[in-house]
Amino acid sequence: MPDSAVVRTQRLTRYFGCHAVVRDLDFVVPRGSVVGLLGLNGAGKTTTIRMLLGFLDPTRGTCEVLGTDSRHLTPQTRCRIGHTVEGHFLYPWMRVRECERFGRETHRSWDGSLFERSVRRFGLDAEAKVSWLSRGQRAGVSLASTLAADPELLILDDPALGLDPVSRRALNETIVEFSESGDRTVLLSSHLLDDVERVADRVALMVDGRMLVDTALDEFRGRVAAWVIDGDEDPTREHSMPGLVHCRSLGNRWHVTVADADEKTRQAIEQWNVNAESVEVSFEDAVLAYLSRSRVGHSFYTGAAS
Ligand SMILES: Nc1ncnc2c1ncn2[C@@H]1O[C@H](COP(=O)(O)OP(=O)(O)OP(=O)(O)O)[C@@H](O)[C@H]1O
Repeated sequence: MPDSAVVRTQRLTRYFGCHAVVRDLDFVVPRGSVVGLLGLNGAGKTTTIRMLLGFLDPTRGTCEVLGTDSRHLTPQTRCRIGHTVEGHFLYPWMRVRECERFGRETHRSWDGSLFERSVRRFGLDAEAKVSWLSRGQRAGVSLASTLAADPELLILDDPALGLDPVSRRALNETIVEFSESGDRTVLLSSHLLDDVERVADRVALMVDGRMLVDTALDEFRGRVAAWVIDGDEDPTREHSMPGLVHCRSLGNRWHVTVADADEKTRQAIEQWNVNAESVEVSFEDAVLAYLSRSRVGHSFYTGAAS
């Protein structure tokens, strides 16, 4: 594994019974990146993460984390990975400050100031008992404990689940601060596209167990293009357009969205001889374009990272 790859999967596949939920996944997480792992419910994100962490064996294919096959992660390698997959275990009778002391005494490498900063960001009282805390507040303590152990790789599976907007912002700030140094890596599974856009620099999009997109976030945004086109008739009935996601009527104008758009797409639209105005595509629009296109049965899996 080249030094720049913290996670690498090759043809990673997992069946449950006769149902393949992760299929031939070729996926790389470069060192220092923050990767947003996206996909509809049931796309296979958690199953992939469980295989990466060695909690679940692949049916076929391989996955390596920090240079080690995930099926044989040593305790030393595990210490370099922080995760909040099924909720970090917290003792309910401990006070928040006791969680910090417990972490300090049980981890070789521990950054108490990072713990305190994270806890403060989540607005938590250091004297509060874990059992008194709400789900969101417990998530804050859990994240603080995970980060203070100073992992090289942080894997977060839907960490914003149940968090209020203020705690979500705290989570985002914590991830950004954690990754700032450039040598720590984050794999973040989430349905919150705004949050992913704020913190991630790469996007990995899973559909039906496959990796549909695995690329830099800026590059991804540029892959989807949209135009507003004047006319009474749907322009895509007359002209074919590879990559067409949808063409929606806006009164006597049409909103045309195209995935995998490139210079040829732009030239093709110019040749339609219509009044076409290019419109901005947000990150959310780009994700939805790919998801809606895959939902209607087009086949455009791209495979490995670009
Ligand atoms: N232990 C299991 N036994 C059988 N099927 C399972 C098991 N674990 C997961 N699955 C199935 O695998 C598929 C993928 O599940 P997974 O949890 O990986 O999806 P996900 O992308 O994380 O979804 P979500 O966004 O809803 O969390 C689902 O259809 C799920 O029902």
